[in-house]
Amino acid sequence: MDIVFIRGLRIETHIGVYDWEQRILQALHVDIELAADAARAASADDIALTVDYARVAGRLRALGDAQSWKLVETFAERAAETILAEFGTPWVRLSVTKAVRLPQRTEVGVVVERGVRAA
Ligand SMILES: Nc1nc2c(c(=O)[nH]1)N=C([C@H](O)[C@@H](O)CO)CN2
Repeated sequence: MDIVFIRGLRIETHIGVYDWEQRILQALHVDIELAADAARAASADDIALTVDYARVAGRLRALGDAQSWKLVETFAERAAETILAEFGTPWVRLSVTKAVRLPQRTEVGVVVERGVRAA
């Protein structure tokens, strides 16, 4: 199985469990790995035969614009569902990182893996 990846995608969205967080935009950093057939795409040198990472990035930015979330888990779950449903890949792993004060600046987040990963 080959992997197409995106690392450090910045997505601004309304996210957080507190009321004040729902009134501001916060940045999430998203890392994505998804299954794709790199050999098939490479043999024809054709983007139509793989997953276009620019389209994935645009779709996740649109998801961030479209609604607000309380939990990073919820954003990660919806993002994984969207990738599986819309990009023809059987497997995705997503890491969503948010910077918070605990009380020092700290990175927190979640990793979800969805779908079936081929051997
Ligand atoms: N497992 C989680 N824990 C917490 C979340 C979250 O999304 N998932 N969110 C918060 C607050 O929004 C926090 O980030 C504000 O600083 C607390 N715990």
